[in-house]
Amino acid sequence: MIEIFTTGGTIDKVYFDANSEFEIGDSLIAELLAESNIHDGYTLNGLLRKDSLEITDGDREVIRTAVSQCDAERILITHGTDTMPETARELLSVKGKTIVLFGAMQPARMRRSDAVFNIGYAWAAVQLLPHGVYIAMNGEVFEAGSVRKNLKAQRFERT
Ligand SMILES: NC(=O)C[C@H](N)C(=O)O
Repeated sequence: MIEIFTTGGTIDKVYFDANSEFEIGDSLIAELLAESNIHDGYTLNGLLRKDSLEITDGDREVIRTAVSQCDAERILITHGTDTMPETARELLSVKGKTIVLFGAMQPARMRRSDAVFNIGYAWAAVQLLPHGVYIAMNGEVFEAGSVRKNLKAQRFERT
């Protein structure tokens, strides 16, 4: 059983025309998995609905507690990309689990988004990787603690 925690980020953003802004909407993860005929084998748990630039130390503690207290050994976390490396590092204290964070550079609701690829990649990664904390983005697996987002290139890289 895979436990999926959602925390917000661009992957779940919705465009509100009335105020010309993006906000975090309902998570599309279950729908995206269903499109690939994945209907069970996971539980979905909405933890936060925040752009990751607004995630606080207290929020990271909420995520860490939820991850360490859940029964699952394999955990996926959707997260905004801007501070994904910080949350991944915070989770390094959780032992005995395979934890994979992922998100998207463009909202899943947009036609040209990396969301579908990224969820498929993360879904495979969380089942294949040994215990540890990882970021699965732009077709690569990065170990927590040695990864950063390159804002200009809009991709993750090793440090
Ligand atoms: N692509 C993203 O998710 C960026 C967004 N600002 C976030 O970190 O939540």
